[in-house]
Amino acid sequence: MKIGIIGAGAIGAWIAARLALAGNRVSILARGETLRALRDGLTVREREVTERVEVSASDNPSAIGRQDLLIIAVKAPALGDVAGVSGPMTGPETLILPMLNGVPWWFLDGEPLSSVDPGGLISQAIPLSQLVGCVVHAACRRTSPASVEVAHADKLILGEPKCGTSQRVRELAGLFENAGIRVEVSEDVRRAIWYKLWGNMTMNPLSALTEATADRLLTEPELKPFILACMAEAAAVGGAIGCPISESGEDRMAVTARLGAFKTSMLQDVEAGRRIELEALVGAPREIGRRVGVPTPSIDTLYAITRLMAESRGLL
Ligand SMILES: NC(=O)C1=CN([C@@H]2O[C@H](COP(=O)(O)OP(=O)(O)OC[C@H]3O[C@@H](n4cnc5c(N)ncnc54)[C@H](OP(=O)(O)O)[C@@H]3O)[C@@H](O)[C@H]2O)C=CC1
Ligand SMILES: CC(C)(CO)C(=O)C(=O)O
Repeated sequence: MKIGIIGAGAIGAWIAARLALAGNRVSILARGETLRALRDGLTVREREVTERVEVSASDNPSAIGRQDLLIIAVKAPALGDVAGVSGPMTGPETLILPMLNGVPWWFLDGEPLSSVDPGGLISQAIPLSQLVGCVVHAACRRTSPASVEVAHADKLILGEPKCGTSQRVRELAGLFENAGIRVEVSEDVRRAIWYKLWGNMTMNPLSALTEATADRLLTEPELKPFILACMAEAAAVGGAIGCPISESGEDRMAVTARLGAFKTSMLQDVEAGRRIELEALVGAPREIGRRVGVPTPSIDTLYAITRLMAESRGLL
């Protein structure tokens, strides 16, 4: 199987390294410093074991050519650009697996969400029929342009975007499991996506705004009612689109608190001067709320303040 990966950041590099180490043929679309570094191989460090593997990499999608599986592992603001250039890597049989946080563009039965897919360009470039839904439960970080450290690799959740599972999803699960990556095949991947979003759509922007680690946000008593209000609104939106949440906001906060003094990915992006995943995490739930008639006043406030911060810092 020919496997293409767009984006050799923390997640893309981890997945690429594991698949390549398991003997698969992996080609990476990368650029700049990352591409130069990949020419000397990709290094992955997990559970105190460091492994290095050769991968093929290029900045030219046509040189990589048509793949059987295309994994897209970029941050959400880069998705429009990469969808636009992915054409030569995909054919009518190519399976496309986006590995991103937040609400994906296809979430409402393929009907484009303007927050994450302005103009519907991503939907046009990536046919829903070729797509498999995915949630990444892991914590990885790049330690140099072609090295990744896996702090915690819980699992990938895979499922058909229109719900249910299929032979192609089971085959994908087998591919990752053979590479040592745990997979849960889900009958309802949309619900799994919404559940993960419910956990990070409030913490991430609040940490980006305040530059506080999660433990400080979670123990600030004046903030708790606001966090819970955002979570309640997101749960109500989820309930209206078939993605109910069966946990209380307090219980979810307690789970996050167990992770200790960590910096969310959005705070890390702010600190590195990278564009933030605001639309995927906050803009899209807001847009869906509008579409289904569920009010989201607290989420709207969080969105407005975070957008202004990001605009001021050039992070949109
Ligand atoms: N890191 C983690 O632990 C987790 C991340 N996620 C989610 O996974 C997704 C990916 O995150 P992560 O891997 O951390 O992000 P990173 O920022 O580490 O990596 C993104 C990569 O995409 C590359 N990229 C962007 N645009 C292009 C392009 N046009 N052509 C080629 N490469 C491109 C970047 O290249 P360059 O370096 O050249 O800019 C970078 O290497 C996000 O949605 C994130 O929220 C989910 C769970 C855990
Ligand atoms: C770790 C967690 C859940 C924090 O909200 C996250 O997903 C992130 O940092 O993006």
